[in-house]
Formats: sequence, C-alpha cells, structure tokens
Amino acid sequence: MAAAFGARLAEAMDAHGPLCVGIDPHPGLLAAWGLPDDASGLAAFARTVMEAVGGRVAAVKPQSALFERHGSAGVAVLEEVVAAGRATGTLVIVDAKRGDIGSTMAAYADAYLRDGSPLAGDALTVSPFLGFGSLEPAVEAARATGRGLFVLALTSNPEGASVQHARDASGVSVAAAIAGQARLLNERETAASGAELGSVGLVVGATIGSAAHDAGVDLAAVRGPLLAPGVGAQGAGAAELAAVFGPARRAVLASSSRGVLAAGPDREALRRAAERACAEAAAALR
Ligand SMILES: O=C(O)c1cc(=O)[nH]c(=O)n1[C@@H]1O[C@H](COP(=O)(O)O)[C@@H](O)[C@H]1O
Repeated sequence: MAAAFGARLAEAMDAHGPLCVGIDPHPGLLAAWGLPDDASGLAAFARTVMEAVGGRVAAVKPQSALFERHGSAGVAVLEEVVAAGRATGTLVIVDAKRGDIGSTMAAYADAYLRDGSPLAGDALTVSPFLGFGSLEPAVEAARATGRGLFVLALTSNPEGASVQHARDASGVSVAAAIAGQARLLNERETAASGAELGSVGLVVGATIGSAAHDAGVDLAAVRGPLLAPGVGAQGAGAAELAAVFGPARRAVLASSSRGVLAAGPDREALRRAAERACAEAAAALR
C-alpha cells in the first residue's frame, strides 16, 4: 500500500508549494487555444497542461465533467491524465464529486479509488449530501489504498449556503457536521500514523468570506487537507485565502483552473502562470 494520501500531499506541498492546477477544458478555452471541441482537442489540451506543470506542482485536478462531455474518448483522456500524474510524480485529484447510496458508492469507490483502476488518481472529490455515512465505501477504499477524499463542505458557489449553512435542531450546521465527521476519521488515522494531516480533506471555497466562522466550522480542528477552489477566475486571491483560512492555512491546497489555463497554450507561459499563482498562495498561507 502507498503511504497515506495526507502524508503524501503534505510532502508534495513542502516540495512544490500549496497549488493545485485545475484541468478544466471548457469549450471556450479549447477555442482560445486553437483546438477543436472534440476528443482530439481535449487530448492535446490535457497533454499540454501535464507537460507544462507535471512534476512542478503539488497536484492537478482534472474536472471529470469536461472530459465526460466528449463521451468514452473523453474519459480515456482523463485516464491519460491520471497516468501522466503518476509518471511525473504529481498528485491527481479526480474532481468527479461522486455521492450516492452506499451500495452504489461502493462501485464509484471501485472506479476511482481501487489500485489498478485506470480512473483512480490519488484522491477523489465526493459529495456528502446523501448523508456522510453513505460515503463509507469510499472512506474504506481510500484508507485501504493510501488514497484521499475531498468532501464538499463549504463550496465556492453562492447557492451552496442554502444547504451547507442550514442547522439541525441542536443548532449544528450541515457544514459543521461534515467537518466533524472528517475530523473523527482524521483523528483516528493520525493517532495511528503520527502524520500531521489525515487523508479525509474538505472542500472549502476561497470565496466564502466569513462562512466557516458563521457556520461554526473549526477548519483547523479537521486535521485534514483543505482544498480551496475559487482562486483566480472566481475572484479569490491572496487576501481571501488568508482571511478564510486563518489558523488552518497550513493545511490549504489552493486550486486554480481558468486562472492558470488562460495563459496557454504556450507551455512556458502556463508554467509561469502556475508559478505566479503558487507564489501568491504560498505568501498568503505561510
Ligand atoms: O470540488 C471542487 O473542486 C470545486 C468545489 C467548489 O466549491 N467550487 C469549485 O469551483 N470547484 C471546482 O473547481 C474548479 C474551479 O475552476 P476555476 O473557477 O476555473 O478555477 C471547477 O472544476 C469547479 O468544479
């Protein structure tokens, strides 16, 4: 079994800084790069990004939807990204936001978190909104194979608050309950391994302002990595990262997709954009 994801991510962030480059091949970006909006254009896009940043950033996060829209040929390109991450030593977070009843979740875990599956990167984004317990097969598969999960908690979109800030009869918000469950899993893992970070991360948008505080979420107590999308194209920058994460900032992996990808297709320009985004995040999260 590979070392646990939390420990591997901490090592990758120490080596390369706290940036994840999102691979979101939107139709508009394919066009801007002079590529056709089909599987051949998608493949050229994904290869260019991996050649530019593979081995140079802590992680990449391919957005599954933008591969799936090209059908099975697009999914094959996602598999190529997973393989390229492994070849370059860059962690791959497959952003598929899976969540279903437990028996179906077991099949998703098999697809995305099983050794030998071509879609299994190093971590998967998952949705806990069918109940955190429904994620158990994914939690178990990740634990058994040294992979990680990023559980949606406080998402970067404004609509997320209507669900995530809702409170139960005892006043605990949905987001705080999710964070509490992740914390329990990470406490168990880190007590056994001594690692600083467990492998059950949360997704917390860099755009959420004071929402963690307002929803009663203690991000530092989670002891897992905090994936922070919303940097760049959605408007968050260094100031927002510092303000949202405060004492939890050492656990943050800032994620930017269009903000970096807009610099392509020139590989050097992509590399420089990633370096800039990484330096900015590192300064904010130091
Ligand atoms: O799980 C995610 O990565 C995610 C969660 C969230 O709360 N907000 C969010 O934007 N994302 C993803 O992060 C990426 C953001 O892309 P950019 O806005 O181009 O940087 C997209 O792939 C989103 O699906």
